[in-house]
Amino acid sequence: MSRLVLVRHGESTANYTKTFTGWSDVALTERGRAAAFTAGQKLGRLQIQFKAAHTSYLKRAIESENLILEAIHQLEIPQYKTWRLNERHYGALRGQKKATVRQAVGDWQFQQWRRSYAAVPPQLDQVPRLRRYQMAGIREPRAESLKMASDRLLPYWQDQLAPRLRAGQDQLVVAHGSSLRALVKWIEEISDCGIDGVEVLNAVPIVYTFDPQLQILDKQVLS
Ligand SMILES: O=C(O)[C@@H](CO)OP(=O)(O)O
Repeated sequence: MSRLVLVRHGESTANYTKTFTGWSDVALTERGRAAAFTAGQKLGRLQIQFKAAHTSYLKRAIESENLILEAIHQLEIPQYKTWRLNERHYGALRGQKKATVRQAVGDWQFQQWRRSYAAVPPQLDQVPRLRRYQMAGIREPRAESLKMASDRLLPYWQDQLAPRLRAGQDQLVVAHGSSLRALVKWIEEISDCGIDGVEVLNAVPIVYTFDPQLQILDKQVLS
């Protein structure tokens, strides 16, 4: 038996201002920091001894992970960072206010870009060349659908998360709304259409218990 805990970062400054974010590296708000620590305290009641924690290259997730590990007194465990757990890339929508985009394109298109599996948001003309992605040997995408995000995330599940869970090692993943939707879709075998109704809330831990074949024995949402 093993447990996998998924947590979306606490409220970010872009969540607060209702701004499209994706790979923009925005900070947590004070409320977001407090919520991440509280998420850790809730997790603490389950007394899970994590063998490793995994997060993205984005500071809102990294900082949330640190706060959770601090709350459960497990800062000493290995912490792995990967671009594969980054948020789905919102392309040219990033930095734009959601209400402005919704007004410009209408409810249907707005919701397609946000929650459908296949819709690709408008692409960026140019992408910055950040050291973190150069070191990882990748180019930042110009935009991603949820499917594209899922395609780059699932190798991390196959190579890093699934083998550890099969070996009975409990794992913590702190990531983002849509990168976690992609993971939930895979784990729960949700259809391409069904995923548009799935939301992963800030700082609300989702706790899966698996058997050694990674069949789900239990799912708890610590809201
Ligand atoms: O902007 C984003 O990157 C995401 C997550 O905050 O927003 P949404 O929930 O609209 O997909």
